Amino acid sequence: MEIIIHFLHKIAPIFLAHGIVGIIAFCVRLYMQGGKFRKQTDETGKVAIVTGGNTGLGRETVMELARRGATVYMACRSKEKGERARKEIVKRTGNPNVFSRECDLSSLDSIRQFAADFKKEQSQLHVLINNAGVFWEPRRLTKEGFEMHLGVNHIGHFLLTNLLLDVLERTAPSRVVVVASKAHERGQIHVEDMHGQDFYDEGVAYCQSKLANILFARELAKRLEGTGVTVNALNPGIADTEIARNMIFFQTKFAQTLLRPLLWSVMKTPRNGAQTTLYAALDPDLAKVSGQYFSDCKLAHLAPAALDDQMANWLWAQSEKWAQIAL
Ligand SMILES: NC(=O)C1=CN([C@@H]2O[C@H](COP(=O)(O)OP(=O)(O)OC[C@H]3O[C@@H](n4cnc5c(N)ncnc54)[C@H](OP(=O)(O)O)[C@@H]3O)[C@@H](O)[C@H]2O)C=CC1
Ligand SMILES: CC1=C(/C=C/C(C)=C/C=C/C(C)=C/C=O)C(C)(C)CCC1
Repeated sequence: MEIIIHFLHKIAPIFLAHGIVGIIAFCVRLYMQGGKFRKQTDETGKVAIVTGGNTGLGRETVMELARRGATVYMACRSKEKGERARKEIVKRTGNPNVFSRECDLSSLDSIRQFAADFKKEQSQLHVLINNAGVFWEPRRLTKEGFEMHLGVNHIGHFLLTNLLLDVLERTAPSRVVVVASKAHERGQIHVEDMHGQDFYDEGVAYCQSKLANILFARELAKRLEGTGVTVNALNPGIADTEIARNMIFFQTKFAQTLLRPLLWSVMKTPRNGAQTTLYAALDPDLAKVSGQYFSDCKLAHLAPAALDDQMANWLWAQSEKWAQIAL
């Protein structure tokens, strides 16, 4: 008996310490999951497109839209990954109106093909969600020679949105949702070297592309005033998705087996990371709100660079040339 009591005395503090750490980690995690979009809406009859819908935040966004009855098109760069995710979403939501289509945002031809095929299948589009994104890419170029972050995150979505504007306007009230990031605060538009030819840094390129996302959203909102099409940008927060896949450090055993569980309490789940996207796409209170930026399901502050209207205008004109749009 004495041995047992002695043993309990030894291990009790260890259990207690672990318990306290566990409770703190759990509370931090609860707090870090951020704002939730809790309103129940019925999206039956609505048509939505989500780029990069096969994984991460995009997949969770498609899942929730499908649960609410919408017809959802997943615009994916990989046919196989898209189809696999689609089958899983249909199975889990019971909504058969989820479609996966090829759309490689690093190829203008692929984007044009996607938009043309979509318009042949659907005459309406209520929500376009520009979600797909690349992060921490080594210097690589898109098919047309654009730096990959700028090309996929901004130029690809710029072209896609412009190609779908006629159907969005016809469907109005409709919405464009741009998944940007708090990383825009560190961004700068490098007017003289947009494609990182003279100087390249993965973080600089990503932040520039996310700033471009917001300048684009604000400029488009201005151009669409009075049409019934709203445009808003958002920061999803840090979520545990595949976004960091290109970081060599991310792939190490140390990061995956030790750091990832340690960071468990401070990162959002993909489902919670998708909440602000769903809020911007679906909240009835935002029906007439346009040109804004949200984080954790509420209005958020933009960095001064994102409020530079002259730069937004310059970027728009430049993007028209890159995307070869004759307007
Ligand atoms: N997770 C986070 O902490 C944060 C994310 N964000 C933003 O959220 C968005 C979603 O990221 P997240 O879900 O985390 O990342 P994931 O890497 O998990 O998902 C990114 C998606 O984009 C797709 N994609 C990448 N390149 C292309 C392309 N050329 N054409 C079409 N689709 C492409 C990917 O396709 P595939 O699977 O085939 O590679 C994938 O479906 C991004 O815009 C990101 O910048 C912003 C702030 C923080
Ligand atoms: C899971 C994991 C990581 C994830 C990082 C993520 C998910 C970063 C995303 C940042 C973005 C995209 C910010 C701004 O837009 C680390 C820290 C690399 C290493 C340990 C394991």
